[in-house]
Amino acid sequence: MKFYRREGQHILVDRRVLSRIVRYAELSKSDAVLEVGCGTGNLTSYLLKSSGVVYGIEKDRRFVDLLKKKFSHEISENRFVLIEGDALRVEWPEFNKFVSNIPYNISSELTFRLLEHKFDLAVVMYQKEFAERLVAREGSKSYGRLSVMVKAFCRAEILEIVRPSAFRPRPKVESAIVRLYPEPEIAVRDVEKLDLLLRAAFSSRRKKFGKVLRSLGVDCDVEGYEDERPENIPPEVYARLSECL
Ligand SMILES: C[S@@+](CC[C@H](N)C(=O)[O-])C[C@H]1O[C@@H](n2cnc3c(N)ncnc32)[C@H](O)[C@@H]1O
Repeated sequence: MKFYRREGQHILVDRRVLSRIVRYAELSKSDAVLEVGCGTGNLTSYLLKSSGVVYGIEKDRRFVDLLKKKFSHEISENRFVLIEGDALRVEWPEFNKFVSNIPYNISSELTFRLLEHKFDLAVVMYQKEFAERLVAREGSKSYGRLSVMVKAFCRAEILEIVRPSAFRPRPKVESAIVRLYPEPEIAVRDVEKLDLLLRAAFSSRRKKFGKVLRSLGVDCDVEGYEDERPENIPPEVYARLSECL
């Protein structure tokens, strides 16, 4: 079968990594797992062994046909529910754990879609650089709008870096397994205002923070960060100052 890189079709074949993903997700038979991008079902097999029900969303018709054959027994028992379509468009079923080796080209949109839902735990394979942006704090070169926005919804940790040799075909980039807990790290009253502030700040990283705020008409105590660059402003300060917008 031909795999399309543009669809992020890199199949995880390293069994040790697959087992660890399941362990990180702390699965039990009472769990309902959502997996986006089931591909050839390698991860799906592991998820089915350890959870009560798996909901899979897959866009590629060829994989959907393959999955229907491979898991016909589990489908007949309603232990595997396969949804054919684009995970950014189809309605998501109710689940309490999200475990996926996702297509990297939709990482950001998919993560924010996930964060709109109620869940207990998520274990997600991302491109390494994206994972670093998710967990970054002020002062780090990976710190940006995504790092702060995500903290308004959850706490993220990188569990391990995964080499290209764990996949077929091999991606050109390294990957990282990230665990997300739905526990906000910063208190935000209005996420849209925070987003507005972050877009203004990180569209001009060389600008001093005081100037960014004045350009938005914010008249607030900037807590001594007037002359700092946006990448040095802590997430908590962005959250507080977004209330002045
Ligand atoms: C990185 S592969 C993961 C395959 C498999 N889960 C594994 O771990 O080996 C990504 C999968 O997502 C599918 N995919 C790509 N874009 C998608 C989308 N928008 N919605 C649902 N599935 C998508 C691809 O067809 C591919 O099967």
